[in-house]
Amino acid sequence: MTDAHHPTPTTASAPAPAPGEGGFTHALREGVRPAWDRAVDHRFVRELHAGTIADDVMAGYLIQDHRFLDAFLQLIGGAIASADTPAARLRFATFAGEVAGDENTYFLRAFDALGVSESERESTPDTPATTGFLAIFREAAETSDYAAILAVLLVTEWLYWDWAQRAPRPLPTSFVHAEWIDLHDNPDFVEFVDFLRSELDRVGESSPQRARELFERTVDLENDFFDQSYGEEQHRERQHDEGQEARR
Ligand SMILES: Cc1ncc(C[n+]2csc(CCO)c2C)c(N)n1
Repeated sequence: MTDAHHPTPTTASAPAPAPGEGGFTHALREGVRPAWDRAVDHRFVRELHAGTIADDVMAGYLIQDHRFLDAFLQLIGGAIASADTPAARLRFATFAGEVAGDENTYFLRAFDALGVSESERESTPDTPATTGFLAIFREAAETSDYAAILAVLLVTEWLYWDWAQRAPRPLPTSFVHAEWIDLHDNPDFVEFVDFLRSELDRVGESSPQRARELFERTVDLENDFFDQSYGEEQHRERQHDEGQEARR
């Protein structure tokens, strides 16, 4: 019998099963469950969802996050170069265009609304988490190992989707908060997370050790990144105080 619901099985072109329980990516996430849950329920996420996050915290977070986009593009470049099918390569190329487009205008509009000047952005040092992300993106890209690159990419997308889809509706009134949630929980984004999961479910067993190790380190970095946004708040407040001192 051959119909849409029961296609003839072939070994050459069997469609990948929908991502779900039992696959490689499911096991990866279960392996880091406590760290994953801590990230998606972080104080930063709860305050963002409630629309109560301090402007200084949001500003410090976005200054760091904007910086990591360049290295992120290198990682996508690594995926474009190492993908083992033309269809996957095309999907990553489209994604690279999206990252270089919409999100960049969000950052600039948000900096404007939060009163973050270009000189403040330039004079703010990288937090250790930002340095860690830049390094792991490069490290993964340089392996030219498709599974390793997918493991890092998947955390940055899947974990962000997971906290964003938990946001209560209606979204907060400030576009700075609402758009940041919506960017990570819209149909295109969900489709991309599913794509990454099916790809890694398909190729993950080829180098499970390296993929698992990179996945774990990236989840830890996501937690550090949220944690250190609150460190940045203190840093910015200090700078403001020093500015006031100087004017007295
Ligand atoms: C620390 C940190 N981790 C993950 C993301 C999510 N993310 C990074 S680049 C990108 C592509 C544009 O959609 C997305 C979704 C983030 N922004 N910041």
